[in-house]
Parts: sequence; C-alpha cells; structure tokens
Amino acid sequence: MSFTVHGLAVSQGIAIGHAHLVSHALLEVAHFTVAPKHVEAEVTRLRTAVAKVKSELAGLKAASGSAPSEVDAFLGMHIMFLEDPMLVDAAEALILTRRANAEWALVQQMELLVEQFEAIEDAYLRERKADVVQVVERVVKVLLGHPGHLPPKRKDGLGTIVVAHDLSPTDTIGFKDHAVAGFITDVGGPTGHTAIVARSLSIPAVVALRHIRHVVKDDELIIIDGIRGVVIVDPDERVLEEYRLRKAAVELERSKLKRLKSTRAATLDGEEVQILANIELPPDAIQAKGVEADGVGLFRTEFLFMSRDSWPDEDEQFEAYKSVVKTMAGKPVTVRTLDVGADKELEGATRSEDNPALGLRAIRYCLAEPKMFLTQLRALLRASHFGRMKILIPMLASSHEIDQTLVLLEKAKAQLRERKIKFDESVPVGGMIEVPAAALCLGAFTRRLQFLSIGTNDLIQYTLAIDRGNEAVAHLYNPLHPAVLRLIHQTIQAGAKAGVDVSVCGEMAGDPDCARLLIGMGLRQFSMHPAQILEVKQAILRADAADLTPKVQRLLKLDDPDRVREAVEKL
Ligand SMILES: C=C(OP(=O)(O)O)C(=O)O
Repeated sequence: MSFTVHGLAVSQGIAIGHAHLVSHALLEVAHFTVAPKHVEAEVTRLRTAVAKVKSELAGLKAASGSAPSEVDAFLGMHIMFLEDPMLVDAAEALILTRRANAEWALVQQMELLVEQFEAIEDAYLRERKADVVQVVERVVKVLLGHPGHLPPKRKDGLGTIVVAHDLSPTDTIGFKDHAVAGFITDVGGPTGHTAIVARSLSIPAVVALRHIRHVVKDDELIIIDGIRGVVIVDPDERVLEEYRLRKAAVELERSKLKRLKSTRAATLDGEEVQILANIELPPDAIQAKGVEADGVGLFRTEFLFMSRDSWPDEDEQFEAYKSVVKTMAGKPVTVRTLDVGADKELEGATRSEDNPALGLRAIRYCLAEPKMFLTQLRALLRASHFGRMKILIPMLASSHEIDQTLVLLEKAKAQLRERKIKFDESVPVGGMIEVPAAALCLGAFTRRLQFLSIGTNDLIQYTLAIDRGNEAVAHLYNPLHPAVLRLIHQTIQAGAKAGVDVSVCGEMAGDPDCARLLIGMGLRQFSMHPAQILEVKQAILRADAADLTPKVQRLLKLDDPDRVREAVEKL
C-alpha cells in the first residue's frame, strides 16, 4: 500500500529506485562471557577489526582527492577515534578484566565517550559524538561479519535507494560507485557530514524520517523528493509517472546549468559581473576551478587552524596559501585572516566568554595575539609572490583596527625583506563589512582599504541582534529586513563613489532569489560556495540591471519586512 513520509531534505534532486535496507549493527550487539582460554583471541579479534577499518578509512582518505575538504577532515577524525586509548585500549581492558566479548566491550566504551561529548558546551564538538558512533558501528559490523552498507549493483539497471537508521559519510562516499540513486535515514540533519557529502555527490537524500527503516520492506519501490523532503513508498502508477517527468526536468535543468560554466556572467543589458568562490581548505579550490569561478572571493583560513592540537606554523600556512594561489592560476584569491571566536573556536586558544559573538573574536583576537597574527601575515605575503593574492580583514568596526593591522602588515613585510624573501609589495588589503558600525562609517574604510567585502551572515546577526546559530530565533533571521538591505546598499554605493571594489561573500550572494536584488543595488561582485555558482550565474544572465535599479530604489524606501519580501518576489 502506498504511503508518504515527510523528513528533512538535505540533498536536492529526485530519485526513484528499490529499497535496500541496511542493518543497525549497534542495536544487535549481544553480551556474553568468553572462556578464559579464548580471552587473548578475543582481543586479537578486536584489534584485527579495528585495523581493517583503519586501513579502509586510510584508503578512502587517499582516494578522496577532489572531494570536499570536510570529507578529508572527517576521515582523519574517524581514524583518530580509532587511535584514542579511551576507545580501543579501554575496550581491550574490558575484554581482559571482565572476559567480555569484543563488540560489547567496544560499544560500552563508545557509550562512555558519547556521554562525555554530550556534556561539551561547544555545539560543533558535541556533534562529534555522531562520528564516534559511526566509526564504532563500522568496527562492530566487521566483528559481526555483516556486509557493509553498499548494496550490490542491480541486474535490472534500476536504481537502489539505501534505507538506514543512520549512515556515516564514509558509507556515503562509496555510493557513487554503486549505482545508489539516493538514501533515506531515520536520523540526521542538514549540517551533518553525511548531508554535506550527499550534496557534493548530488545524491538526493531525505533524513530525520524517524522509523523509516521499520516501515519499508526490502526491494519496495521508493521515490525520494529531495526538494520537498518527501518520501513516497510503493507509489501508484500515476504518481510514479509524475515523478519520472519531474526527475527528467530536474536533470535537464542541471545539465543546462553545466553549459553555463564557460559563459561570462553579464546582465541582459551588458553589465559584467564577477562570480567568485568561497573556500575553506586548499582542496576546495579545485572545485572552484571546476566551475570556472572568476577567482576565490573568500578563503576562510580559520579552517586550517581548527580540529588540531597546535596551530600551523608559518611554513605550513605558506604552503596552504600558495597551493590555492597556484591552483587559481593568476585569478584573484582573497584570503581572509583568522576569523576565529564565537561559533568557530580554536582548541585551547579561544577562551570561553559569556557573549562570544561580541567578544574577543576575529581581528580583535588577532590584534591581541600579534605573534600569531604576524606569522599568518608573513605566510600570506610569501604566498602572494606566486599569484594574485588579496588580504581581507574580518570583523572591523573602527578605523584604529585597520591602522593597527596595517602597522603589523608593514612589520611582517620588513621581516621578510630582512630574510630576503620575495612577496607582492603592493598586495591589496580589504575589510569585511559585517558590523553595522562599519557600514555606517564607510569613509574611514574606503580611505584606508583597497576593497570591501560584505559578510551578510554576520551583518544580519549584528543588525537584527539575532544569534545566527540559535534555533530559537532562527525564524527572525531575515536577510530581507529593510535595515540590512539599506546597510548593504549604502556600502555598495559608497564603494562605487570612492572607487573601491565591493563584493558580497555571505550566504545572500549564493541565493539566486537575491541575485536580482543585489544587481539592482549596484553589486557587480558575488562570492559563494562553488556549488551555487552556476545557478546564480543563470539568475544574473536573466537580469536587466537598468530595469532593476529604479525598482530596487523604491523597495529600499519600504520599512515593513513583509512588504520588502513581496517587492523582492516581484523584481
Ligand atoms: C562570510 C561571512 O563570514 P562567516 O565565515 O562568518 O560566515 C559572513 O559573515 O557573511
């Protein structure tokens, strides 16, 4: 009988295929006592299973070349968990002291670790408990002799829909070679690594379906609507036909978008627009190049510093920056100096504050840690010799922060001259406009800086006093609030008047629905995740700047956010 279930759409697209149910190994772990003479063998069984999973993960890591940086990072994290004495050594001790079976001992230790993660205040680190569970489940499956999550390829050529309680990102990477059309899970969320991998591989997925694994039967026909977050089990012929048509339309749209890769972005009336990429780690530059981005508009360097015990030294940073500049082969690369603090904490460095979004973060932190900042500036300058680098300073609110930064930059340059190291003497320096104070005092910025980049994510947070990571107020986070739009418009206009380039690098730039609005405000430089570039380019190619400009001028006079939204929809 046909039925429909609603969940969270985490990877867009439509998939039609037959269900392949995968077991939830952790629920199937028994506890038994091992005979004294078999205790040593039980320890060996554990060690062998752990070694097997570690080598599988290392193999995937080595093969993850062009995958997004997060893939490499979590594979590394999963390997690290398997090396954590709290997990495997402690499980081994349980086997020896209590003569417990290996899978039960390992799951006991996992539960202890999960409890510790749950007590962590930092949301990102707390979420890492899912990684511990996923890696342990992988080992337990090996111990139990269960096959992996990868379904066999179907002989009838039809797609397979994987149905699971949860999936690790590692399983998901393997899907691309196994004709998996899509997947659905009981748990999960849009920002989990599994969702990120699904999006990067364009595999439609709906998660958080609660008990889907118990209500779907093996081989049953399933439709995943990864656009609306709907799963239809055993659809009737009429629904199936409708979805076949929709799927074809989505695929046609995607292939049309691909053809835009080498098309220059310009409006209908000939206004040239630059579309740049936001990246987090050096390998992301390959994705940016793949969609022929006009350069890197934002390299968030803090990701080089996160999830590790010690900071990268000057040489390590230099190599990372140089590799991006070289990958982009002469196209501009805007590197933002460390934007740490608030939601992006550094292990053992950033201190716990009552109000971290208003605390010692980004440029404030760097100016308070001049040794660390100088190291980064030297590494950036050294890399500037190998391409077109621009240096971007985050979270500026006052002119004295710019002046102090420029003094430190001069010092870094002098140190390199002394070491006879080459760098670009006139490397452009720009500032993020993400604090209302900066957007309201632009003269101080345009006089001192060569370019500006509007960080709409933080600008919205600070203008509306809405914590961007707080679910309880998420419904109030509104990019189209008139106050936000006026600050963005003011910045674009002030930049144009002063002859200083202005770009937008927050999420708004990657939203095709905002593209016409921003074009009408006068924006000609957009920076976004590489995956969003082609869709935004399409919106720009369909926009007429001369027609949009007066409409946007009128819209900016409105005070009511709902009326602004209506006006934006009509643009
Ligand atoms: C691009 C921005 O910076 P972050 O890395 O904080 O999202 C922004 O605030 O819009």
